[in-house]
Amino acid sequence: MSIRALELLFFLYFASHIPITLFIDLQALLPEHVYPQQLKDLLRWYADEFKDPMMLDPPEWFKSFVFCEAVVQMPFFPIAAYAFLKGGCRWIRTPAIVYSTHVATTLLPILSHILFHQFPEKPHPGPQSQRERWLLVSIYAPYLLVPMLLLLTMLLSSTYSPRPAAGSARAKKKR
Ligand SMILES: CC(C)CCC[C@@H](C)[C@H]1CC[C@H]2[C@@H]3CC=C4C[C@@H](O)CC[C@]4(C)[C@H]3CC[C@]12C
Repeated sequence: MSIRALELLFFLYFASHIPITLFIDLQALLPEHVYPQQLKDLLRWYADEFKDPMMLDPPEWFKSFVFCEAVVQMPFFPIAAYAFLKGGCRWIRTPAIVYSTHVATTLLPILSHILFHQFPEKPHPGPQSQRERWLLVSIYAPYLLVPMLLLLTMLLSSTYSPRPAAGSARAKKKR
């Protein structure tokens, strides 16, 4: 894949993450009266359709991740969307490495919970069959895969490799 195609993928990922976080994810954290009925219905539809009880009665550890999403990740989304749409912005490298490492880590407990937890049938049914577990995994998986791809791109691509400092031996050799 060309670097421009990757940048556009990252742009789409971050741009779409903004409304998803504001309108859906934060419902797991904020009091009900903050949200209009249509958005509450949308979350209910999603949670019923894909058997995601974590969003309707979130365990404390899940809430702590949504909290990170709101205060740590959310401010980064518009900045990253801008940088990747523009393309070739080296200054996004370090924040992107911090972001991708953090998010990939939060996805491990979430995915293993989806795959291995014995979900009760009430009050909100979770995935029971193997098929339902993998369906829910497929919704969360992009939030592991895209950050991993982002991390590898930042570490390996020459477009994003840091330039040696001006006075350094490496810089002098290059001249
Ligand atoms: C069908 C439409 C309307 C709703 C789709 C909602 C999906 C995209 C939402 C529901 C729950 C959300 C997840 C909730 C918690 C986290 C942990 C955080 O560290 C990274 C984002 C991540 C992984 C969210 C990604 C988006 C998510 C999977």
